[in-house]
Amino acid sequence: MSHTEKQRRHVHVACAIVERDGLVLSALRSASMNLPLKWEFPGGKIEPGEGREECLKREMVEEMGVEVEVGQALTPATHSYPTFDVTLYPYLCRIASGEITLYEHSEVRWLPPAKMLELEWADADLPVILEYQQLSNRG
Ligand SMILES: Nc1nc2c([nH]c(=O)n2[C@H]2C[C@H](O)[C@@H](COP(=O)(O)OP(=O)(O)OP(=O)(O)O)O2)c(=O)[nH]1
Repeated sequence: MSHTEKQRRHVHVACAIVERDGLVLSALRSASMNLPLKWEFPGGKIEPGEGREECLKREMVEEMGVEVEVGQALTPATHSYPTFDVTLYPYLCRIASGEITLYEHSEVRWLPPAKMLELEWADADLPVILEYQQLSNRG
């Protein structure tokens, strides 16, 4: 890369597909966050030296005040936004303890997988949702 090109930021994000009674947890980013008012899976950036599952457990406590059990990994999804690139590492999860309290998001909804695309998701999430819908269809 020449010195005139600017290095694009690439963030690596672990995210939780939290399931309960056949429904999945969808979270609305607040107006003050990056990608405001888009729906997403809770989670966040993996810190240096941190494992993906470790990151997810930490983020779920920080963002929602719940302990999660981390299960199956879905396929990582990379997306280029206008100003940065992101790779999402999605995992099926379930809440092991605690009640959801929103420390960052403005709203959460429990949705049947087939209804998820009625919301306006962050663009990077679309392949993850499609894979998850196929998985949940197979029962
Ligand atoms: N947690 C999460 N982040 C997502 C999803 N889809 C998606 O594009 N992202 C993006 C939004 C953020 O730019 C990044 C996650 O970073 P973050 O939640 O730790 O950080 P942030 O945006 O609140 O804070 P920052 O970039 O201003 O430091 O990944 C998703 O499903 N879940």
